[in-house]
Amino acid sequence: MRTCLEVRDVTKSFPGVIANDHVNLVVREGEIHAILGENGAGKSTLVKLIYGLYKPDSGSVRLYDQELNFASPRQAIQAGIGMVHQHFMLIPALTVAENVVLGGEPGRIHYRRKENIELVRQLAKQYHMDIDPSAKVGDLTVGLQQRVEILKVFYRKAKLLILDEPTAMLTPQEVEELILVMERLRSQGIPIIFISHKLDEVKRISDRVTVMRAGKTVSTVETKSTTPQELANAMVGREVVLHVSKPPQMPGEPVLEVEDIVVLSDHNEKVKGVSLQVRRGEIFGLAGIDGNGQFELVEAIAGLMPCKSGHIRLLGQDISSSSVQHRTKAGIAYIPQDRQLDGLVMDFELTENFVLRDFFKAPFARVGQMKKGPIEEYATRLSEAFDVRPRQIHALARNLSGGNQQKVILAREVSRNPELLIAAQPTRGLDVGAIQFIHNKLLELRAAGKAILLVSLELDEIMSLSDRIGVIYEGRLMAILPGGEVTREQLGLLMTGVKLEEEG
Ligand SMILES: Nc1ncnc2c1ncn2[C@@H]1O[C@H](COP(=O)(O)OP(=O)(O)OP(=O)(O)O)[C@@H](O)[C@H]1O
Repeated sequence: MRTCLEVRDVTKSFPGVIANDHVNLVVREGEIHAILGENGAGKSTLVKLIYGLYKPDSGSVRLYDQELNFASPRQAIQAGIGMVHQHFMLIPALTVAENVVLGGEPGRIHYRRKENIELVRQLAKQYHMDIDPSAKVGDLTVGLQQRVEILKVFYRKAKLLILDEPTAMLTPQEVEELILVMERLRSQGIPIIFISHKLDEVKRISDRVTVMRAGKTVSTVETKSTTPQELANAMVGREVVLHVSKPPQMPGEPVLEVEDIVVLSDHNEKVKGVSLQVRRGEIFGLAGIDGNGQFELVEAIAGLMPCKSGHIRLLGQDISSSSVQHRTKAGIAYIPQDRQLDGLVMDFELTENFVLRDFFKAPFARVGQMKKGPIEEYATRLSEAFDVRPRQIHALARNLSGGNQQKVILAREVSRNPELLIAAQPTRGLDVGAIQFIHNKLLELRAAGKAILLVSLELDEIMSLSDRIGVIYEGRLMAILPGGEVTREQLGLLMTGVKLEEEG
């Protein structure tokens, strides 16, 4: 097979960090080439270099016979490189067709609406993607928005597609649809670079895998000749345990009691009368397909959304209408699902992000003034304990890799020794080693008699950690089941609104 892309000996440094250290990568025509690596290993930096978002300090990048030396993504696009970022770059108020042609229209004065709709319809047909060109992007699911991003790339005649963690935000059904799209692109000879932390996905769809560790490319192998366990070990550089072992434990008194709560969002009832309890020493997992009210429910418990009716009690105290600050003091810690929007102040240093909830009190402040020494000491301790890389407590949160940003939030919330930890998607975007670490932290809290409400779109995570599992569908709890006994199929049915007894 012909070589499409060749990255040779590329190095890229940021202050205090060598993000890519003499990196080599060869991508062949018509292959799906996965890039695996721990959080902060340099994967995003590498694809950003290929896409012209960064300039390498040294080394070369070739696309077919052309030496690339981009000053901007515009040049990369013109050369035939397309990239779909983790966070989409679409304009919600515009239609699919308008978004696809945006920035790539020939220099006409008038936008040709009908012509463009037809053009995008043909393009979607050519790549076997089912999408309505005249739909408004803001009304589409995440999976369909991603399809618009991919179409946009092919409207610009890409010869190589880069997908940076494309499945992180998708539901299992949407992942299946994306895999179909990727397989069809491959059959048309289009090479795809695919970054993922999910070893089973990498194993299933990629042809070859390149593993990165600490800024270096350590190996490239044929996917079929390796196992997920071998890949995990290569990434981390040590043996990784892929399964959680959860010791048996008797739960104690209820810490959180939710009674018949109704939550409105945009005048619609998103949570329609949910009741549940989370007890001491228990992990309660909330399973559901994204958009079924699980995140509104946890925001209501954390105090970020008001309840229209119902009660929330923490250790017997009614907190239904308490402020976030009061709930925090009462012992609630919260890991929000969107780390950049709700979890961190991106332009603050790590020191500030670590004390975001406690900066006004001792030992971090005295007589209204923040104390640098204790804050730095605390930040250093947390960075080490949670293996935040690089160990630069004065780095801005925005300059950390996605997984390391997530570790900062986890460190802050878990270290507050809460009575109740609400963990919404706590391991999204984390590498296998970090997931193992976080799962152990949740189990430590459980062993210490804390209550944990875990919300995750990953069924494996819910099933391996939870003592009890609640399934939410269209804002209602379908069932609460014992964690060890329920099967994936049963959960799948409940998540789509099918009651189990109707099945039997
Ligand atoms: N703009 C930047 N300024 C400073 N440091 C940066 C910048 N971008 C990345 N880095 C650093 O470079 C290293 C590699 O980051 P990169 O985002 O490439 O990792 P990654 O493998 O994609 O990680 P993840 O899986 O967590 O997304 C990290 O140490 C990160 O903190």
